[in-house]
Amino acid sequence: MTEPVFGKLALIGIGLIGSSIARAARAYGLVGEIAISTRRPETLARARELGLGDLYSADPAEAVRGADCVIVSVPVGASGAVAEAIAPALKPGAIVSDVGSVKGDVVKQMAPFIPEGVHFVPAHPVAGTEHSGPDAGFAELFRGRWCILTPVPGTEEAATERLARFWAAMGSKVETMTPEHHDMVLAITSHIPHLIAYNIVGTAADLEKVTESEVIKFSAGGFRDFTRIAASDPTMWRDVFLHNKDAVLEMLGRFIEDLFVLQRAIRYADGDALYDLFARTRAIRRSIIDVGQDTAAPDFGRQVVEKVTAEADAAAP
Ligand SMILES: NC(=O)C1=CN([C@@H]2O[C@H](COP(=O)(O)OP(=O)(O)OC[C@H]3O[C@@H](n4cnc5c(N)ncnc54)[C@H](O)[C@@H]3O)[C@@H](O)[C@H]2O)C=CC1
Ligand SMILES: O=C(O)C(=O)Cc1ccc(O)cc1
Repeated sequence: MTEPVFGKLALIGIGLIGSSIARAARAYGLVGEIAISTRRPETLARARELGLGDLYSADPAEAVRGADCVIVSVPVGASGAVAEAIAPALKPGAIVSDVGSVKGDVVKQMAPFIPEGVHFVPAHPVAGTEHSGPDAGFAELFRGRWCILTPVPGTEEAATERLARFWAAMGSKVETMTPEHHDMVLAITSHIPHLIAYNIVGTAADLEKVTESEVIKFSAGGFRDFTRIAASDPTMWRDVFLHNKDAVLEMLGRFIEDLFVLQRAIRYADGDALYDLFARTRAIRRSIIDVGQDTAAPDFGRQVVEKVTAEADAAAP
């Protein structure tokens, strides 16, 4: 057991991530009490059945009253509305955070509603599964995974440090960066991979003949891995693409250019080009495994973003 980091923790949204926080905070003794609010009465009732908190309310403002830390764990498109609803009830000195997969747009949505004297420290645990809802969470979800904090300029360091301590106590490795940088790194390492998975499964499903039996029959191959990712929550991922539009379109442009290069190599039987790429990507996978996947994946993303930024700078007049 670690020392409690917060007296009262309020969780708004109690799906995969919110319920994992509730379970971890409880299991590791990180908070005095947990208040839970979520939009749908059935979900709130299920959270109560699972014993995820101490207080339950359909009204998010009631849940956050007196809380030392509030963590908003809803689809990113709903962040602004939640911030507006809880703002009048926030305790001076409280920390308000979130877990959204997008940071720039979430800051834009939430920051205008955060009252003076309340600390806003956005966060993104880079940990999850394709499952959703309060039953899907588990206390160990964040162990050994990155949690990225993107404090806005002027945030008191003590507030960021306190939230970092909370995530570290749940087993996360914590790093701080700007929201813009976060969105570029995650566009290539998480958002585009999900888009590719949704697309390939969609394409295969459209080939009607194949769908009837062969997709299922032969899906032991790489396609099966894509179907896991493509089973991820549709609302959550719709919101990710709508709210990280610029970074995703930038990285998608790069991806499509590189795909055309591969198409050409196949058409003209350029085996060397194919072999060189495949050898390079195999080395990347092996370095990720050697270092430990969670350490290397953001580093790889960072290298890509640095390359893109340097190229854009060089091309600028
Ligand atoms: N699923 C994943 O693997 C990961 C998700 N995230 C982020 O975490 C956030 C939550 O995702 P999950 O927990 O996976 O989703 P989920 O679908 O399991 O849970 C979402 C929760 O938000 C509630 N909700 C939806 N709209 C609401 C509103 N307007 N007001 C109050 N509650 C509302 C739902 O009832 C549900 O309790 C998202 O922003 C997502 O980008 C971050 C890391 C990983
Ligand atoms: O299930 C998977 O493979 C994931 O990639 C989980 C995930 C989804 C969204 C995030 O913002 C972070 C992690």
